Amino acid sequence: MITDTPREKELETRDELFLAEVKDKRVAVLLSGGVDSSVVVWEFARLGLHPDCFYIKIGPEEKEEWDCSSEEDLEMATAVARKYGCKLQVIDCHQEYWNEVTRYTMDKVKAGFTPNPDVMCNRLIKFGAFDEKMGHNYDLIATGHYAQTETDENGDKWLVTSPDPVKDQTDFLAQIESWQLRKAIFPIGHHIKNEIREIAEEEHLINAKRKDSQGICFLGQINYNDYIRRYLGEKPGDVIEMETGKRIGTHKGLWFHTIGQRKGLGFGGGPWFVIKKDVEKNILYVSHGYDPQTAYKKDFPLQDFHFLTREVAMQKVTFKIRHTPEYHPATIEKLEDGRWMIHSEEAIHGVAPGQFCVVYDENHHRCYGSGEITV
Ligand SMILES: Nc1ncnc2c1ncn2[C@@H]1O[C@H](COP(=O)(O)OP(=O)(O)OP(=O)(O)O)[C@@H](O)[C@H]1O
Repeated sequence: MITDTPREKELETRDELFLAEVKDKRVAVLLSGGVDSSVVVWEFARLGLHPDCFYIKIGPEEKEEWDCSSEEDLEMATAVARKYGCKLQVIDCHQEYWNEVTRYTMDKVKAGFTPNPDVMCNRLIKFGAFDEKMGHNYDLIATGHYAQTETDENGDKWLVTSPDPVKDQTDFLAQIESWQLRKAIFPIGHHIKNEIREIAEEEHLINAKRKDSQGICFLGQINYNDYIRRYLGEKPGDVIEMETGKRIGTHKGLWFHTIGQRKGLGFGGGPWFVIKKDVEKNILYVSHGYDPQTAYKKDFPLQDFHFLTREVAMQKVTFKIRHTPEYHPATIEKLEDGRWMIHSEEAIHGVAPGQFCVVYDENHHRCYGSGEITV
């Protein structure tokens, strides 16, 4: 007798839930040409569904060499949509990206903060500008993010982490509006990356062997420093050793550096860590050593905390300040001025103002939301 493995049973139950969620709904799939969103289309097609697919176009300002990877993406997306009998349309969000995400990024870096364009791209573009242009015609917007959702007994929808700790992307979704979360579905979020690759290979998807996209979404091959240099240029200033006040070199612009940074500083006699930026005086402060205490923090405040579903009385939580697999345990306290204070159990390296601190429940299951680290 053939019996299903627990994983197979789990996937069957998941299929039933998925079908119930999408049945009779108008679904738009955001298809990037990458393997994850291609498998999203397969998830629908194998259940006999053929949703409309959309490729969002966000090229650089002028036609130049930056553009080649997006042409390839569009070709792949076209081939995948065709394979599964879905329509594919290109939606141009170029202007919105450069107006909104780029403006946010440049404003933050100019003020000495460490922004996260990927986080804002989800809110402003994939679930924002796209919704205004096309998504409003649909009940649900499906993406290939590694994230899940669950609905509680009150009908509230929560963002839930994915079983693949390395790929989990709930942190990138931690600024989306609650109406955007209600519309979002993540059909591959219960899978680990290897399962997606296996499906893609079995299905002979054109992009099965393609490398994962890296760095800032939509910017393709552009290096982050080039992106910033293009808008803000260079602004050289002194680099000073925090402990001694000694000038040890010159930086090309504070915006090329982030607190906690070690690599790419280019001074001899290292290792050096970026500890502080003085934007007014244009000074970069660094510390020397393999693990300087100045590079760590346990307590730090968050401003403009954004709750994904609804406000929660948070106390014992876990959090992330970077896209890493670890969730740090902490307590969190609401301050009188409306900010929230993180008290981390362990000291955290490279806590930089401007970064989003993403907060989860104690078991890092539900993502509550995120706030911007402030000083
Ligand atoms: N240019 C695009 N057009 C349409 N949807 C996009 C585009 N870029 C990203 N997305 C959507 O956002 C999701 C997450 O994007 P991300 O940049 O993290 O890609 P990824 O993890 O490499 O996934 P994929 O393999 O699908 O590209 C994608 O799975 C896709 O649904």
